[in-house]
Amino acid sequence: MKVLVINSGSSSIKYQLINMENESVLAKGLVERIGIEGSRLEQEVAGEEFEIEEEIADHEVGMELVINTLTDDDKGVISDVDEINAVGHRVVHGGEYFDSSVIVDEDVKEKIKESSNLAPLHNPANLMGVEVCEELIPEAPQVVTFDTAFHQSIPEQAYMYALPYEYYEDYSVRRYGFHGTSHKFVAQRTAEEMGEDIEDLKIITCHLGNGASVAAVKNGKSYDTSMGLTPLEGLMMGTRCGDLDPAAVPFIMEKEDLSPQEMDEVMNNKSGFLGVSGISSDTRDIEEAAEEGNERAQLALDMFAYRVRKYIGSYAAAMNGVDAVVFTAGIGENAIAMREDICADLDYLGIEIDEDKNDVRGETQEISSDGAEVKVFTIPTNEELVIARDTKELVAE
Ligand SMILES: Nc1ncnc2c1ncn2[C@@H]1O[C@H](COP(=O)(O)OP(=O)(O)O)[C@@H](O)[C@H]1O
Ligand SMILES: CC(=O)OP(=O)(O)O
Ligand SMILES: [Mg+2]
Repeated sequence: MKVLVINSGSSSIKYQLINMENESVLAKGLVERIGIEGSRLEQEVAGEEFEIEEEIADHEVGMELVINTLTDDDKGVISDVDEINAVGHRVVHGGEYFDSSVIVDEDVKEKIKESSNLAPLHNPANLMGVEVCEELIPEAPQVVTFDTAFHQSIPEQAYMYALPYEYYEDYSVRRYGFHGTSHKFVAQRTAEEMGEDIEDLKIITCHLGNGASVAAVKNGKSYDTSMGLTPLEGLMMGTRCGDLDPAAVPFIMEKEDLSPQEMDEVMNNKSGFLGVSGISSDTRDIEEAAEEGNERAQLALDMFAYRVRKYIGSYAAAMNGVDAVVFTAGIGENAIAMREDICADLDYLGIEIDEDKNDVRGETQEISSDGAEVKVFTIPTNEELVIARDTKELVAE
């Protein structure tokens, strides 16, 4: 059975074609910098890599390019889309509807659409991925896996906002949390690396990508997480502002004469690294500019590290301790200096990283200093594998 997995982030599409008999990856690729200058597709088949540089304006163009590349006579890995037996998709917001993966039907699509205003950078792209596959791979059943599912275990005291209670009852306004598939996967991998039972551990998982969130995973369950009703709360991100005084929102709307939609656009698309630096949403561009002496780029990096550090401290407090901290996703796996900055001044918690061990990108590695009380790891996330397993299971039923 061959499963195609589509993982659309806000600026990327990651995909894998997996042979589920032995979970071997037949092809693996990444469309990155969607809508940003320098967009490209990178694909690896049997250890051989190639790149297509093209203007990829949006996720629809990206999805079509993925399917054309997989079936390409030269570069592809299958001769026809019929060889794909099922497709699994990441969907970011499941609202209160879904606490596990499901097979796609009209009702599921309708509910994904309904939750779109709560994940405006993601759900529309996720749904479009489903629709492109319906058209181009019509025979394959499709499954969706939700970012929100793992966080359903968060206790009430952590998921409620201190607003009038009716807003929860009437509109389901509460913390949902995102990147759940990734937080769950890396927490499990951390326990394996430590040779411990996850039930006995307090783990802080830092998923730092274009979208970024931190989770407190206590005894194998999500206990709290930094994203909220939408993927806007919490850390500063590529183009998202993260935490701010809610009173700043109506204040700015009044000053700038902005509608709710326009303000939403400012906070989701024009803030974060991009807004503070005025340069780019991509940490690589910001690091380069900071090295050349750009002060706002340096400020953006400092703000990001500081905020991650504050969340680590607060989740250690929330769980009454921490056994391990793990870094994952684009920034977490690759930005060496950023991991060092985040972990600076956390020694009071027993968190100290080793400069030599930390000199690593995209690999599973323990990076804490010898003898440090808290183990720190970098672990590449693999949302695709989790989605493929769920897809196989549901399609087989
Ligand atoms: N080598 C690198 N060094 C620093 N940052 C990197 C590196 N590679 C990727 N990144 C950062 O990771 C981000 C993408 O992370 P990713 O987890 O793929 O995000 P998403 O899934 O939200 O699209 C990029 O925007 C960039 O900021
Ligand atoms: C939920 C979210 O922010 O996802 P991503 O990091 O893929 O943008
Ligand atoms: Mg992602």
